[in-house]
Amino acid sequence: MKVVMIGSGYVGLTTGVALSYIGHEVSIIDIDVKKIDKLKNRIPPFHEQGLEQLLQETSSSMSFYDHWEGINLDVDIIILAVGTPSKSNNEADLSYVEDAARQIGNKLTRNMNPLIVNKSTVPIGAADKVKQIIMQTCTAKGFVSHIQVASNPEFLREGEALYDSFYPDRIIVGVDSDFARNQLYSLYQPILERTFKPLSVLPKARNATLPPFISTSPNSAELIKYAANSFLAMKISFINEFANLAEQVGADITEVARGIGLDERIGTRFLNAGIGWGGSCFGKDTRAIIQTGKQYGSEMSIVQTVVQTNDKQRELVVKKLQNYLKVLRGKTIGILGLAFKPNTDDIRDAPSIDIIQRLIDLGVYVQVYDPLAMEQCKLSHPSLDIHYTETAEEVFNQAHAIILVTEWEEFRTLSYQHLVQRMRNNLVIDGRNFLNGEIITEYGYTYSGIGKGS
Ligand SMILES: NC(=O)c1ccc[n+]([C@@H]2O[C@H](COP(=O)([O-])OP(=O)(O)OC[C@H]3O[C@@H](n4cnc5c(N)ncnc54)[C@H](O)[C@@H]3O)[C@@H](O)[C@H]2O)c1
Ligand SMILES: O=c1ccn([C@@H]2O[C@H](COP(=O)(O)OP(=O)(O)O[C@H]3O[C@H](CO)[C@@H](O)[C@H](O)[C@H]3O)[C@@H](O)[C@H]2O)c(=O)[nH]1
Repeated sequence: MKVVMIGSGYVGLTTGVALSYIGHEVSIIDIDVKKIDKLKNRIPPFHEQGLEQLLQETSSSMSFYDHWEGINLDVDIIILAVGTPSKSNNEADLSYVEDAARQIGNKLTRNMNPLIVNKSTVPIGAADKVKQIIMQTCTAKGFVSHIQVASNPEFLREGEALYDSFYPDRIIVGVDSDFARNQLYSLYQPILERTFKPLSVLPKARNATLPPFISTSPNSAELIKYAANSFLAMKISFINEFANLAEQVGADITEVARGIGLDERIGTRFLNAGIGWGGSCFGKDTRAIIQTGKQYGSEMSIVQTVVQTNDKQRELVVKKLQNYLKVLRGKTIGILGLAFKPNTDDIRDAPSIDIIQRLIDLGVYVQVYDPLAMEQCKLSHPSLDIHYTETAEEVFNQAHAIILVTEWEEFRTLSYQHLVQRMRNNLVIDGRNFLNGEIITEYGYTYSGIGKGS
């Protein structure tokens, strides 16, 4: 099939590369000229496992455009994967989706009939809105468009975006017709039936079960996305709330999480207590669905609590520091990790930024190391008054405490027994329960995890 992807971000690019790998001819358009320049040279604009290799492998079936004039919309499917960030009132900002819809309308001619597929996370009714914009733009040009718009929410995780694109748990399509459903089945057929050539750059499928293809109404599909993210965020806020209690009552939250997670109805995943969830999606999507609830007089009180619990969780490590060190002004604190989670350079809504800002406000000298996200941090937070170190080890120099914020694998194997000698005080706050507290204590540190009261 011929496919146009609008947006070359985490979703658009990884999905585009995957579709190209399974045999489609994919054109990607993005208004970010720098991104497209890189992509034309097969350089990934962000870090994602396997992306660089796959960009090379798919070079004959992928093309990139930085302006709408050059792109041909006489294709089978056009996918929208533009951003839907939070507006100042926490609603989802649909302006990028609407602009893209207008641009599609401007370029369509009478004889073109691609299926429009919305992959961006959007509030309920956005598929209808996109359809309305395209039809109005066509009408203004003098013809009636019979365009159809489907919703196809995306569930990939950053850091594992390509794996998730090839081995999704399910594919949800919100459609109004058999035509739309069949087009989307054909688009994903090699993934649904797992008939594509296995990829050397990705781990093997962790599950032998093929992904189900679920077709729903567009409104249900749009709501599924918000419900999924809210539920996952809820699991984390839930375990964090219990972690804080565990610390008070002398229990260990990792034991509690395992104990409840082995009940299949609960499940072991997404029960890692820590400094709270971050990233480009959970925060904006939970806040957006709370706003949608308000518009319908349907209060999303559980989701509201999930967000509040998470906001408090980000302050927890600073409180811990105050408990141990008392006055923070004039102290040096080392931060291990900036990315909102490992294996990505993304720092959108990363807990690290809130924690660092709070420390700076309290008069702390902050030194930071992250294997991938430092450049991104310098670009998006140029005024953040911190010292970036060249190695993880330097973060320990003269530090009164270390906070482990992101569980990068390389932080597990640092030479902790030697690094303690570089510090002025021996405190390690493990914001991800990532290190072995017993061993760290044997090396002479004071170790504090999250929810480790026993
Ligand atoms: N990042 C994720 O892990 C993830 C996962 C699932 C769903 N989503 C959702 O997918 C959507 C995209 O997320 P993302 O993280 O890929 O965003 P992103 O910000 O990384 O990428 C969006 C891209 O769209 C481009 N763009 C904006 N307007 C355009 C236009 N009119 N024409 C062409 N390009 C345009 C931007 O320049 C940008 O490169 C969001 O709605 C998000 O909530 C994201
Ligand atoms: O047990 C856990 C699991 C995750 N996290 C944190 O939760 C955040 C989000 O993690 P994750 O969900 O792995 O990353 P994302 O890439 O943001 O993916 C989420 O958001 C995407 C965008 O909507 C969805 O597509 C994915 O399904 C959904 O998992 C990160 O800060 C993690 O550190 C925890 O604190 N404890």
